[in-house]
This record gives sequence, C-alpha cells and structure tokens, in this order.
Amino acid sequence: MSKELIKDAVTTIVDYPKPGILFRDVTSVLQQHDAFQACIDLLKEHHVEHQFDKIVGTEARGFLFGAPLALELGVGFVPVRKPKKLPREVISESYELEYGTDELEIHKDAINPGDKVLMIDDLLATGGTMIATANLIRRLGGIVEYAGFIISLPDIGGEKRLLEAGITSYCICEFEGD
Ligand SMILES: O=P(O)(O)OC[C@H]1O[C@H](OP(=O)(O)OP(=O)(O)O)[C@H](O)[C@@H]1O
Ligand SMILES: Nc1ncnc2[nH]cnc12
Repeated sequence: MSKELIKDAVTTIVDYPKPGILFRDVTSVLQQHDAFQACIDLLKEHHVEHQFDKIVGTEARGFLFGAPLALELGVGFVPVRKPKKLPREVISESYELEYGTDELEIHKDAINPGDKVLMIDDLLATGGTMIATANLIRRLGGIVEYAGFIISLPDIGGEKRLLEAGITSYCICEFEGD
C-alpha cells in the first residue's frame, strides 16, 4: 500500500537538530521515485474535488511537494519564504517552531481576494508554521480551510491547533510517540 511505502521511506534521525528531537527526514522519500510519486498521487486524489485556485508551499520542504502538486492540479504555486528571500513587496508573520521561532513572508500580489488556497508542507508538528502561513493568506483576502502534509506527529497536537484555526488537515503518514 502506498502509504506504507511512504512511511517506510521516511528516515528518523535521533537528537537532530537538538537533543530530544526525533527528526523525521522526508528527503529520503524524495530519493525514491515510487514513494515521491505516491505522495503527489495521494495529495492529488484527496484534494482534486475542491477546485483550489492556488497551492501555497512553505519553505523549504513545502516547495518540494507543493509545486509538483500544483502542476498536477493545474493551478498556480505560491512560495511562502523565510525573511528577506522574496524580491517584491511582502507581508510578514512571526511563528513558533517545535524548536525555536521564525518569521515567514509572502508576496503581496501572490493571492487575489477570494482565492481558494490549499497549503502544503512536508510535516505537521505544532502547526505553528501552517497557522502563520494561513494568517498571511487570509491577510491578503485568500480563503484557506485545508492543509496537506506527508508526515504528522500527532502527539504534538498540530491537527487540533489547525482545526481551532478553521483548517482541516490531511496527513499521509503518522509517527506516534514523538
Ligand atoms: O508544525 P510546526 O511545529 O510548525 O513544524 C513543521 C515545520 O517545521 C519544518 O520546517 P523548518 O521550520 O524546520 O524549516 P525548513 O523546511 O526550511 O528546514 C517542517 O518542514 C515544517 O515546515
Ligand atoms: N520532528 C521533526 N522532524 C522533522 N521536521 C520537523 N519540523 C518540526 N519538527 C520536526
């Protein structure tokens, strides 16, 4: 089954980038064509009926899955990036990570008011990254109610936090006990 193929392709690194963190590395999924393809197929199958206008992917690993999914769904792709990476006029939003804080930015002209947006990232932990991404989209007038991930760490509670922010998440595989 393709979900198991994907889960088996994820590598776990203990104590990276800090002691106590079990790092779930999605780059080993990308290295395996059938697992990478299965990710895009499952994300497409789950979201194809919603008729989104844009896919937003968050730096850096959200780009790896968001851009090929946008091509599959026949819609545009918008990158949300770390500060000072986007060249045109941006808006910014701060957020907390499982292991630190950071800031994200989006081009002001990337979302049109009323655009239906699907957010894509590799992994859902606290949900902070996706909530900050949703805040950016909503500040530009976009409608965002769905987010798709390859990996979820359910014990950290991101899915509930996203639901409280009005976002339903779809995760291909779960790693419990993190
Ligand atoms: O649900 P959260 O607690 O917000 O954590 C998930 C986020 O953390 C990781 O990115 P990271 O910030 O490490 O950035 P990178 O992809 O640029 O390495 C991951 O790719 C998600 O974007
Ligand atoms: N445990 C984890 N593994 C990989 N990426 C992450 N981003 C936040 N937490 C993570």
